[in-house]
Amino acid sequence: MSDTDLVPDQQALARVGATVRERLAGDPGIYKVENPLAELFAVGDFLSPTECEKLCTMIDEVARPSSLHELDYASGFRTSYSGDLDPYDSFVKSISRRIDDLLGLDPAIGEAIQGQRYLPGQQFQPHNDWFYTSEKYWQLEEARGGQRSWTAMAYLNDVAEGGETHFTEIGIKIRPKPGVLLLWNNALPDGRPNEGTMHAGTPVVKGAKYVITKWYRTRQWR
Ligand SMILES: O=C(O)CCC(=O)C(=O)O
Ligand SMILES: [Fe+2]
Repeated sequence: MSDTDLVPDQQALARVGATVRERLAGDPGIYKVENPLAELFAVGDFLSPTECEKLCTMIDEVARPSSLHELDYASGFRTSYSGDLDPYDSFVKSISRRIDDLLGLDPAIGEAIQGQRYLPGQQFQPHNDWFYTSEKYWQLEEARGGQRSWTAMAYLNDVAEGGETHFTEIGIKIRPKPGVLLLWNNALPDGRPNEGTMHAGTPVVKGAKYVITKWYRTRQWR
């Protein structure tokens, strides 16, 4: 945190936001989800059906109850199963690099891709992806790369019922469609956390839901 930052990593968040904004604006394959609150984008067919299938299989191998990993989530808050995909696996690496390249971000600031699976009744209640810097865990996260900037999240399968991504402040529900990648900036253009990015994975009603998520920090992630 520099001494001119009003909030931790504010300038870095503003800088990363600008880099990605410029990159995405020049990409005709990016669809902007128009809304007054947050920078939110979608890319159709980012992953092929084969890639989606392969990722689902990998998620089944690593998924554990999410609450075990997440110090900050009370039980019942995030009932999905999740786990990091092997960052040394060549297939995972290629997907990860494609996301880095799409956003034009330094691979060093990207976290390992996390896989997540929801079964009927499982959900991720409304939350923000950034870290609350007043919480105890922030000390650790600050040293591990700082605040989260952008989120990249891809749907891997058709969900029979439920499992939409609900942006509660914006007021839109996005239905999972395999291969689609969502991108959003967790910060405002000036680098403050954007409350408008509040979102939830609504409960799956029928079937299963598989997603991958990659979060970017402001500094080298470790
Ligand atoms: O499953 C979803 O639709 C949302 C997942 C999510 O919010 C996250 O992984 O941070
Ligand atoms: Fe999230």
